[in-house]
Amino acid sequence: MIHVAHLTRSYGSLKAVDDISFTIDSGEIVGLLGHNGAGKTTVMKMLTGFLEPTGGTIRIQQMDMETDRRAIQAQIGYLPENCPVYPEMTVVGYLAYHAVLHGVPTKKMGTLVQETLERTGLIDKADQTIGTLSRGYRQRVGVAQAIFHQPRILILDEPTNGLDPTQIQHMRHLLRELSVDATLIISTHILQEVQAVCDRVIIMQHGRKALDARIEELSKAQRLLVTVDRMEAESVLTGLEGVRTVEPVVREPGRLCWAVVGDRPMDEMAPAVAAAIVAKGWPLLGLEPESRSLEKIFSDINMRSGEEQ
Ligand SMILES: Nc1ncnc2c1ncn2[C@@H]1O[C@H](COP(=O)(O)OP(=O)(O)OP(=O)(O)O)[C@@H](O)[C@H]1O
Repeated sequence: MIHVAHLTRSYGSLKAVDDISFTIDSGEIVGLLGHNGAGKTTVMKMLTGFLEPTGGTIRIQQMDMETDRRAIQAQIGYLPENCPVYPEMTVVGYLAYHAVLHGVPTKKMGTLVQETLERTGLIDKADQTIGTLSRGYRQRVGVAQAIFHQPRILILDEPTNGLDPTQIQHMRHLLRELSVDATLIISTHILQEVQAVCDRVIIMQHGRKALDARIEELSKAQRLLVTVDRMEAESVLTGLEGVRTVEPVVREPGRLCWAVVGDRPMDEMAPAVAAAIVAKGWPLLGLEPESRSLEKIFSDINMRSGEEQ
């Protein structure tokens, strides 16, 4: 379990991360999504104990980052952005080097390195010099160094950055496999990445948390779209029991449509909305639940702050 409360990090006068809180349960795959500069890498560096927060707390597996940094780091695998792998080393040599750095006992080293090469599909490349590998395979080496000490938590900064479509497919497959044994936090600015791999998304914007939701919840309907060509419809809809907000939305040019958000489920609200419109004698031209894609939600969040993807 990862528990982050009021996490803040400033660089001079810039608040790169601004009062962020979240909890991540074991086994979750969470996508940290945001534009360049949103604060994703800064959060990840703090979660891995490589960067001091300016404020707030991080608790991982019941331990506090401030007092138990080393013990926490032993449970975390980290793939930094543009993972620095040594080009002159062979794949197997690089992993053995990491094994030594992590204090893996010599008698366990061979088995662990072999297992890691198998899991990351690197067996055939074991004796190849890293500098001669394709970018996709180099990225796998980065993942291999992150997972070989069998961490319970994996933090991966832009794991598919710079990969071609086939390599991206391979990496996604690998990430899903890794999630069987570990909690995954994946930073990305690619929406499709989150949809393809994650079961939850945290959207960051200007250092703040703009959204935290499960992917399956996002695809469920959240608003009821009511097409009625009457300005007065807004106050009628607002007056209905259980309705929280009513706002105009543009769907078809020249048609008035209202997005209704209520406290009750859509299938309970829809008949009341229809009855109210019909009682007024107005033509009800449309009544449907709206399901917003992650792409639409992301663009709505950015529109609200005057930013576009
Ligand atoms: N060492 C630093 N010194 C000063 N400012 C920094 C430093 N590191 C990051 N920043 C700034 O903090 C903000 C957040 O940066 P961060 O790298 O966390 O964003 P990000 O969401 O990971 O972006 P990207 O997707 O481009 O990697 C940016 O405005 C960045 O310029």
